[in-house]
Formats: sequence, C-alpha cells, structure tokens
Amino acid sequence: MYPGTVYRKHEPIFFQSLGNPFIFRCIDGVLIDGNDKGLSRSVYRSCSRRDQLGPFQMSDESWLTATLQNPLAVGQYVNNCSHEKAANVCYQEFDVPGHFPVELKQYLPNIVYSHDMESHLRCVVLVTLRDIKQGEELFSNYYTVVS
Ligand SMILES: C[S@@+](CC[C@H](N)C(=O)[O-])C[C@H]1O[C@@H](n2cnc3c(N)ncnc32)[C@H](O)[C@@H]1O
Repeated sequence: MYPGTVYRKHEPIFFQSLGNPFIFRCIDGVLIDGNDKGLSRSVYRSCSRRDQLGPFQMSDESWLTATLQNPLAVGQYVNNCSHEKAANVCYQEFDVPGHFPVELKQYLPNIVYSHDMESHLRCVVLVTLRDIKQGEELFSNYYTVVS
C-alpha cells in the first residue's frame, strides 16, 4: 500500500510539499503524502489521533516507526522504472467503502486531512505485474495509474 495523509484537490499542502518526493497524485487530483519525516509526519499523526474513536484507531501509524503493524505499507519507497529495470508493479486506486469494519481501520495506513461527508478514504495499493522473487527490488511506472 502507499501510506500517507490524503488531501483532496482544494486542501492546503503547500508547506508539506516543499522538497517532498513522496507525494502521490491520483487520477482525480487527490494527493497522498507518504513522507514519514518532518511536517508530513506531524500532520499524519495529528490527523490520526484526531480521528481516534475511543479504543479504536482509525488508521495505522506504525509506518512512521521501525515496528510495522502492516508490513505491506511501504509503497512510498518504490522507485521509478527505467529501460534497464522494467516496472514489476503498478498502482491501483480504490476508495474504502462506508461499511468497512471500524475495528479493521487500524490497519489502513491512510488518513484524510479533513472530513467531507461525501467522499470515502482513498487508498492506493501496488499490484504485481508478474511473479516477484524474494529479494527482488520493486519498480513502478510513476506516470501510470490503473483506475
Ligand atoms: C517516492 S520516492 C522513492 C523512494 C526513494 N528512492 C527513497 O529512497 O526514499 C521518489 C524519489 O526517489 C528517487 N527515484 C525514484 N526512482 C528513481 C530512479 N529510477 N532513479 C533515481 N532516482 C529515483 C527520486 O529522487 C524521486 O524523487
């Protein structure tokens, strides 16, 4: 998965985006900030704690630490493909349905920057394009998204 704070088009991301190579742009202009440092990190943690519902966490914060709860939430580290290194994964965007179980939200490494009753949480997963051997580096095409 591609972790991070989810911003809709009109939401302010200017300061978080300065010199930030971890911003993923979805087809509809939604942005996901997967930077685990600095202001981006503070914003994610703040939004995640804002949304906590009693004992239930609404997102996974562990991708900001060395102790991963969801070891698949590392999509932000995948490099772009080249002539020598072809893409072996691609991006698939999806919106988490409203009926998603509340007790499972703690495993989702995404949180919305602000709330909007009309939209659901955007997530992006990486899907393999062929069999991947253990230890093989993942490459994606930064300019291709499957919707
Ligand atoms: C989303 S990050 C990828 C992870 C990053 N390489 C890291 O170590 O944290 C995107 C940045 O990685 C670097 N990058 C990605 N693909 C690359 C490539 N094929 N060759 C060189 N640098 C690359 C660029 O600096 C880019 O802005």
